[in-house]
Parts: sequence; C-alpha cells; structure tokens
Amino acid sequence: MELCPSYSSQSSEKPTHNTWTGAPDQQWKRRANVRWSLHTVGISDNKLPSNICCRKLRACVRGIRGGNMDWYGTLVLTIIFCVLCIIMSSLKILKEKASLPPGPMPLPFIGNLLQINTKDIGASLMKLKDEYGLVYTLYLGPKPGIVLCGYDAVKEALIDQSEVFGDRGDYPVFLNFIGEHDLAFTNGERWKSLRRFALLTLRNFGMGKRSLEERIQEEAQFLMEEFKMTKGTPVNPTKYFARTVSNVICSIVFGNRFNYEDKRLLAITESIYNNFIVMSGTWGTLYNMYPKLMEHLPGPHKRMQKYFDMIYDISAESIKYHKDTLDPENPRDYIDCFLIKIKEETDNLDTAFYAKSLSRTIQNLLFGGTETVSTNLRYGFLVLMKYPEVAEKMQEEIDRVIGKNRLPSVSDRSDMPYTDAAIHELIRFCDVLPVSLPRCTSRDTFYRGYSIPKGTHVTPLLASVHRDPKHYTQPEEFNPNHFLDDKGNFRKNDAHMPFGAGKRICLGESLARMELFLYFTSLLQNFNFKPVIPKEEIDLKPTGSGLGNVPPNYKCCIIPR
Ligand code: HEM
Repeated sequence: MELCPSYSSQSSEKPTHNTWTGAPDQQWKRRANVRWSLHTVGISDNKLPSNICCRKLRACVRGIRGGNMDWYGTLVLTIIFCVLCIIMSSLKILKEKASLPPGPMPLPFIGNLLQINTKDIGASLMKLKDEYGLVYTLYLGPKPGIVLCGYDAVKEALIDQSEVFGDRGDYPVFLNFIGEHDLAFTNGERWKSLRRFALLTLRNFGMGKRSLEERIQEEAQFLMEEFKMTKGTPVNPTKYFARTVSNVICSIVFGNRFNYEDKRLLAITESIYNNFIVMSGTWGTLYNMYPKLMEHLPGPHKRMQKYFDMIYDISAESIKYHKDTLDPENPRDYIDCFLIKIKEETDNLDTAFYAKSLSRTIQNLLFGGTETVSTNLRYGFLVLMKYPEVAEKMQEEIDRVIGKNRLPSVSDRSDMPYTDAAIHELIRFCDVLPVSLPRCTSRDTFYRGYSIPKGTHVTPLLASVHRDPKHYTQPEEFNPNHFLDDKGNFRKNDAHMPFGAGKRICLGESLARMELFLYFTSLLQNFNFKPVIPKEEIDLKPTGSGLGNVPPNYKCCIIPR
C-alpha cells in the first residue's frame, strides 16, 4: 500500500511538537488510538519512524482510507450486495428449475459442484441417475443442463428429436482454445458445410487410389516392426499406439505419414495426449464449469494453449507447402481439397472455408482421430490381459479364418463373429468417451413431459447406455456374449453408441471401426501380450474420467507368436 507523503519514513522533517509527551495515562490512550488507526489501514506501528507526529499520522490514515468512507460502511454495503446477489440467484434457480426435470439442489454461483467428483465425472453422473431418474437437471457451473441416461432416453432425444437435440453445446475447455472456426464445436450452416466437405473428402481418400484399409494395414505393419524391436522386454505401449493411429489420420490430412521419431509426429501425439489428460481430469471439468474463473487460476489447463499451438504450427508449415505445390487437378489430401474449396468460395461472404477454419478442422481431425482410437487400443489390450481366455478365443478364430500368412482385411469381419463381438465389447466396456460431447437444444421443446428451453445444455451419458441393464445382461462385466446370439453369430445391440447418435454422430466412425478391427486382429495374429503382474492384480479402473476415460498406465511384454 502506498503511503501518503506526510507519512514517508524517509521524511527528514523534524517534528514540530512531541505528541508522546503528557501524563502517562494520556500517553497510553494516544498510543492505543494511534495503533488502532494504523491497524484499520493495515499498517503495524513498529514500521513508523520514531519521530512521526500524531497530527501527521491522522492525516496520513485519512489519506489512506480515501476520504470519509470508513471500512465498516464498506463492509456492510458489501455484505448487503452479496446477500442480494445470493437471493436473486436463488430465485432465478428456482424459476429455472420449475419446468426442468428434477435434480439435486444447486447452490448459487457454484451450481452442483458439491454433488460431483470432478476426477470421475462419469461415475458421479451415473450415481445421480440412481437418485433422480433417467433424465435429470444438473448445474455444471452456474447454468442448468439436462443429463440423459439409458438407451431409451438418449435415443428419444438424439435420434427421435435429432433436429432439436442436434446442436453442439458449449465446451469451453476446447472452444476457448480453438476459437469458433472449427467443425466439432460450431452449429448452423457453417457446421453443415464443413461436415459435408470433411465426410466427402474422407470418403474420397478412402475409396481413391490407395484405400484407407491399405493405409491402416501398412501402419499396422510399421507398428509390428516396432514391437518386434522391443524383443519381448516390458514396454509401455502408449506412445506406440498414439503414433501409429495418428499416422493414419496424418496421411489423410497431410498426405504423408511420419517416421516414428519425426519431431512433428512426436509433437502432434504429445500435445493431443497431454490435452486429453487435462480434459479428462479435475482441471478440465472445472474449466468447463467455470471458464472465466479458471482463466485466472494456475494449473495444468494453463499449458493447453501451448499444446494446441504445437499442432497449429505444424499445420501452418504443411499448409504453406501445399499452397506452393498445389495442382488443382490432382488434389493429394484433405489440405489440397480445402485449399481448392477456399478458392472456389472467394466471392461467398458467408463461406465456411477460409484459412482459420482449415487449421481448426485439421486440429479436429487430428484430435478426434488420434486419442480416441489409440486409447481404445491401449485400454483394450489391458482388458485382454486381464481376460486372456478371450484373447485366446480371438486368436483361435483369427488363425482359422485368416491364417498366419496374410494380413487381416475388413472383409474378414463377417466370418469372425467372436472377434467382432469381442471388439464391440471392448469398446463398450472401456467407454473411451463416457459423457460424449455436449449437445444443446436448437429451439424450445417438450421432452418426456418437460418443457426444455432453447439453448439448454444436454449431456448424453453414453456410459449409462453402455451399462443399461435392459440391453446388457451383465452390464458391469466384460463379456463378448453381449454381442453374440445363442448360435454364436454376431448380434447387433442398439444400445451400442460409442460414437454418439443422430445428426452429430462421430464423423470418423467408419474409419475408427476399420482401424480397431485391423489393429486388434493384426496384433493378435502376430503377438501375445503378457502382463508384468499377475492378471488378478490388473486394475481396470480409469485413472481419470472427464472428456475421456483414461486407462491406468501399464507395461507389458509383447512377444511374437
Ligand atoms: C473409437 C474411436 C472414436 C470414438 C469413440 C469417437 C467418439 C465420438 C463421439 C462420442 C462424438 C460426439 C458425437 C455426438 O455428439 O453425438 C464424436 C464426434 C466427432 N468425432 Fe469421433 N470418435 C472416434 C474416432 C474418431 C475419428 C477417427 C475421427 C477422425 C476422423 C473423429 C472425429 C470426430 C469429429 C470431427 C467429431 C465432431 C462431429 C460433429 O460435431 O459433427 N472421431 N466422436
């Protein structure tokens, strides 16, 4: 606190009179008064120069107080203001809650923070379902949202009322870092154009000269070479899965894969992994609930921009190269197609295709296409080590249908019901995105007897669909029979929604399904995955659960068969 000039300890001015003189009783009173004055402005009297006079001191205290307003007046006004805010906020909550589904009572400003475990949001939401039913209201922050649980409730909203529940909801932990120019977090015409374009381009490159299947098979072979080099010693497979899966999407976007040690691939996988971990932990959940507050607090979320920027830098370098070498007649990849589209739409003022939307959609594809699939592989092999009898049955079918001398292909899937069922069950059981991405209502609507206003935040709890006892006989168990009929044929289960549902369903679903089938079968065809601890001690509980379920870190021996 800055002191007024008359209180400066550097003052060389001699006191004009000595205030400490007088009867001892008076002296004591004066000193007490002086101490009290000092205390009210937060100064301890031992910091005073010994020669300061009482008159100057009082003037100084008045100066610091800033006029006639004394501290208790300010305090009373502050308390009144806070109480009014709390009352207004409580009234607003009561009015909002009247038409919405039931739910735990929120507190003003913090909402239902006290009712959830920010480290394990999926489990918290599942627990609240048991108390409040399949559709409930939850304040994840100061604004209300509804949580949809179980297959029927999710289907009725996302599929039966696809238009109304089809908008993307607010998701600050992404949006505040990537801005509003991407595909996954925009709505309206811009989203429609970007999505249509991305789907078409992915399809074209999948059905073009080198099919997507070939790209994945090639990447799986590179991965197997890397695994062979580990010579059966214990390794943490995280980085291997991240690099191989990222290369699949990189070859579609950038037109080429990267060497495993290439610093660009390392930067892409490292930045996506780190952001996924933050988004799946306490900090990510808190950021989504209180973005403005979190911007001022330290924590791992402060590093997220740096990680997103790492991807933008790599994209910028590649976009420049593509611009310099573009042949509009022969587009090589996603970037070429986008650059051509930008040129075509130069005169359209409302176009969705411009430089920023190119770099942001690249980010969407890399993020969406890397961490989801690689986490599924990483988690999946951990589950298979806990249940080796399932891995053995898959291997037996792989050996019988494919043999050892050729690569697995997607067309083998229809002849491999057990493997297909086991992979579906692995995806269900691991639940990589347990709460999906948020939706919001595009207009006022009636849903299950409740009047839901336009713009209401909607959380489809995919974990609850995958644990729905009406659709799974043993929802908490890992059991491939969930996807097999009595005769051992593959049985489709409607309550299998790992990619969401409706018009915002995951854009990469078919690519992801192809990748998971080809990676699981190729790896099991050629390797045995052995845990370094007894299988009974393998803990499958995720270490963090927010945007994603993060599997425990583990090591295993990958031994050629
Ligand atoms: C096992 C792997 C994957 C899982 C579990 C998964 C899951 C999801 C889910 C739950 C959503 C939200 C859907 C909704 O709102 O209903 C989503 C959206 C999205 N995913 Fe995936 N995904 C996977 C792989 C991929 C891949 C490989 C790509 C890249 C091509 C990708 C790109 C996207 C994009 C761009 C969106 C936003 C779509 C939109 O808003 O229109 N995902 N994903």
